[in-house]
Amino acid sequence: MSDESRPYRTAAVIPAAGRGVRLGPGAPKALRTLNGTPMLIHAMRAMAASRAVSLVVVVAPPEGAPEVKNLLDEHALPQRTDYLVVPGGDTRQESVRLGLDALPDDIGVVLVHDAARPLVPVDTVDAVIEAVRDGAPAVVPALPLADTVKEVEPGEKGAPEPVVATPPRARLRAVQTPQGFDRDTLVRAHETVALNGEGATDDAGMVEQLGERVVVVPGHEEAFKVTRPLDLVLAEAVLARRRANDGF
Ligand SMILES: Nc1ccn([C@@H]2O[C@H](COP(=O)(O)OP(=O)(O)OP(=O)(O)O)[C@@H](O)[C@H]2O)c(=O)n1
Ligand SMILES: C[C@](O)(CO)[C@H](O)COP(=O)(O)O
Repeated sequence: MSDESRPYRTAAVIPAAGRGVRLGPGAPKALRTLNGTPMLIHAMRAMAASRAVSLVVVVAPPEGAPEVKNLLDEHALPQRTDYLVVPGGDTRQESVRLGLDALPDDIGVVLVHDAARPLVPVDTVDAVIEAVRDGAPAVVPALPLADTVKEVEPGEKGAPEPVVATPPRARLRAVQTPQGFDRDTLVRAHETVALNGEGATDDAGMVEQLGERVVVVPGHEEAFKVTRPLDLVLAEAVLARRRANDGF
């Protein structure tokens, strides 16, 4: 982003079209509540808390876009933040691509943020945006690992799996969102991956496949992904601590 003539506005795309199978039966995960408020609203507020973010594109469950639009109309964001709702796809990757397709021309920096990471602090969001604005085409917040990691030869479910390797833990990072991108780079990555069929479990992984530079900035413990039922308990505890610290 060293070319001053390029568009500079920042948008956040929030893929929120997943079912939340690992969380168990119930509403789509993004619509489940934490302290009475849908997870998606927490995630939107986390993006809108950054003064740099002027647009949020929510990628809703395909059949639930009107319901999500109503929900967002009921929950105020800061006045400086616009939002759009678009229907999602069958995979996270497809949902993100549909969100990118909806961006107006004047967006130069794009964040991609899981609705399932509702509690990311604004300092993490701002650190990602700053690193993109400083010239990195792709930026990922991440944390060192607490556990040792083994690479295995996957076998039958429940059967012992042979260990293939133990990667050096000091070089590994657990990757979070929001991930930040120069818009053109991310669009090119999604187009290329759609053509060659090689998917990736995160957007930065697609940029890596282009051979472009991806950098890591410090993530945050509270940016964890709500994936399994225990994560809901942790998220409620984090919110309770924030309420206690805020004195209400
Ligand atoms: N077709 C999909 C699948 C996932 N997501 C979004 O991608 C994020 C990360 O995905 P994950 O946590 O795996 O959510 P789910 O796919 O809902 O979870 P599960 O795999 O347990 O069903 C979530 O915000 C989810 O809503 C999406 O927008 N479209
Ligand atoms: C994008 C992501 O949150 C980075 O850790 C993660 O890869 C999403 O994985 P999921 O299995 O789709 O939740």
